[in-house]
Amino acid sequence: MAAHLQGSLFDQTDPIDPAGRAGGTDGAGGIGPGPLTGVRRSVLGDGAWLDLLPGWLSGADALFVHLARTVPWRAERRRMYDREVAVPRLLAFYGAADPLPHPALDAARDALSARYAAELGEPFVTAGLCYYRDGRDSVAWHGDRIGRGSREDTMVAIVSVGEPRDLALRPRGGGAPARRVPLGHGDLVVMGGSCQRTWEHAVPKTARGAGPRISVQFRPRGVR
Ligand SMILES: O=C(O)CCC(=O)C(=O)O
Ligand SMILES: [Fe+2]
Repeated sequence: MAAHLQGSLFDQTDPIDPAGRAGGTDGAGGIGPGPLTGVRRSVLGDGAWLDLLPGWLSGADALFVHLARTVPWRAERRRMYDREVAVPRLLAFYGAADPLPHPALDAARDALSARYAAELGEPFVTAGLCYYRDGRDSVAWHGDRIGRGSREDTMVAIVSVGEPRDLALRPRGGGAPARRVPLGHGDLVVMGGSCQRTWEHAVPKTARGAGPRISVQFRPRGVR
């Protein structure tokens, strides 16, 4: 599995201990979020914005391997017109009361909740996970509009591990070209302001031989 990740299985900064785990002093095996001080905001327009911090998580490749192996991934099917089709990615969902599959994700969620408390007014509580097995897996254009996303501003914070894939964004009403943000290897992106209402996002399929990627989406209660 994930043979192409072997070369970078552990980040340079993670010493490997004799038991074969990445070392570290944070109690999570050297896997975890760094400071959020380097976050940079891009204003998209129509009240939407995007915060980006490449390489926020250290040990991202080891976290990818852990999540790929231990998360109970579900293959879902959805009705599309008169047919049932396979959802082109694997999924897992952790509600507010569910233990997350790695302590680095608790640390990430808590750090994000602290950082965005004033602007968001509530914590991030759920974690949705997507596993894109290769370039044929994708998510179609959408906003996370269940819950508050269709009528109120909210935030969705995404941590991405594994190989980079583009997160594409376009205004819901058209009129501007789609933007693309490559995400992988521990990168953080936060979609905020009106982003779920006035913009759409997608992870497009790619013909380039893309390796596997896992994204973890942290959302406030009820937002999907
Ligand atoms: O994988 C990603 O980065 C995006 C996933 C997404 O948009 C969603 O699950 O709502
Ligand atoms: Fe989404």
